[in-house]
Amino acid sequence: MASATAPTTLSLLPTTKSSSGQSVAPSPSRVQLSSFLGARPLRRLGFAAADPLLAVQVASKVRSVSGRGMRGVVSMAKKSVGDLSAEELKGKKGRPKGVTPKYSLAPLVPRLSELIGIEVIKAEDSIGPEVEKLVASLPDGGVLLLENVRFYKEEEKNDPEHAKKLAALADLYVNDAFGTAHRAHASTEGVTKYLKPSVAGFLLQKELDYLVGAVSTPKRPFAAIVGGSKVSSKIGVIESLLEKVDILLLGGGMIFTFYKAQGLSVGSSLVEEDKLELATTLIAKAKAKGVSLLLPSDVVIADKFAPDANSQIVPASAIPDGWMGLDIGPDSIKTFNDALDTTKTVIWNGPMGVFEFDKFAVGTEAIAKKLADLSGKGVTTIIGGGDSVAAVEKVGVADVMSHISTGGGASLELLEGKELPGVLALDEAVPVAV
Ligand SMILES: Nc1ncnc2c1ncn2[C@@H]1O[C@H](COP(=O)(O)OP(=O)(O)O)[C@@H](O)[C@H]1O
Ligand SMILES: O=C(OP(=O)(O)O)[C@H](O)COP(=O)(O)O
Repeated sequence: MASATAPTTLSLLPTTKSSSGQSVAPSPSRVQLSSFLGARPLRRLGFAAADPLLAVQVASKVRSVSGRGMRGVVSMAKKSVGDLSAEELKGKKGRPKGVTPKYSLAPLVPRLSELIGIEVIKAEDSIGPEVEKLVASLPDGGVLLLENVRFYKEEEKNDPEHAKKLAALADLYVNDAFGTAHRAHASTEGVTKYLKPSVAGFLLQKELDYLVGAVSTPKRPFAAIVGGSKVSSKIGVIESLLEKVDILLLGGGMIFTFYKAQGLSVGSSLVEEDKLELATTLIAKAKAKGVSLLLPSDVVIADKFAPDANSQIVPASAIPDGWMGLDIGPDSIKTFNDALDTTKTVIWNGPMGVFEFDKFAVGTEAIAKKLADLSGKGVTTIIGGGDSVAAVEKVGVADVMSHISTGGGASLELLEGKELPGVLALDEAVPVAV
């Protein structure tokens, strides 16, 4: 049900510059939105998943689905990434079971109105007669934010009848919800069957430019920094990145599984006993591929898992019994920094230590600062979602990075080489090997 005035064909986006001005390899898996926007008056119509979803009316109506919190909304409305802090977004996403007031999107309205400069109207529901009335009376340039679509169980089930009801509210579909693009839900995948055209928004496009484009054809040397708690949750990413990177730096809780696999004592550090063999295989794979795999040479250890634990710095080979490694040490930071100095592209996923405790945040913060420094020197810096984003925001250097992903799970799946159903469902989207 595309409007009569909307273009009937879509062109692949010939992006060579990101919105931050840096050159990135274009990702071929999304279509151009700007061809719809042109100079026509916009009416914006939104519905929401766990995050607010914004729909844009063009001539008749375009629906935009915004990603994690309002970055996407602002990206959509102003064609640039907004700066709403993680703090302001807290609690806005969720996995509600039925109508759950604490997951209502109502609290977003004042800030959303301020950010896009339009008084946003909020619907009490995401489908139904009341919403239809509001849609019908929405003026050009108006914005209607629908209630959290996850209040309906049919959303996550990708129920076709439910998707039809959502689709009936608009004529075109713009998905800018990268954070939920790995979910085949009614508002991400289902609606695309009933709304033509269905295209990628600016935020989604930028995510793909970096997480697919810049990673598949990187400026070299290309380094990946992978941290976080467990190797088990990052196996896919590490294996996939080993095919592409020149340097792989490992930190976080996962390193102790690697140490133990190499015969070192790790005290009471986090270890996944069933992944020791895997760690050995990954080390061998890196060697076979000529990837320089660096494990921290020293660690900060603690006598308990607590912010006020006693701590000391020891070589990775000298962790005493009863102590646990909670951060990378100063020698490791130096070695990592030296390696990063040689790079042209860096992707980072997962903290170097328990950065939630100030005492053990030094390694993670040092990496954040280093990447900020490199960004200023023209290195392409990509921060995968999740805790690494929180760390970068904590240090206050988020603005200078080339790209900060708005999706934790979605960015991991993309980096693992998986196809995202929310992207594949879009017109002219084609599978892209990462
Ligand atoms: N040495 C460590 N021991 C235990 N937990 C760690 C260690 N280093 C990092 N972590 C924890 O890992 C968590 C993040 O892991 P993960 O969820 O895998 O990363 P991300 O969210 O970036 O994908 C953080 O809560 C952090 O405290
Ligand atoms: O915030 C989100 O993802 P993230 O926590 O992986 O960044 C999305 O809303 C996806 O949430 P879901 O994992 O409940 O589908």
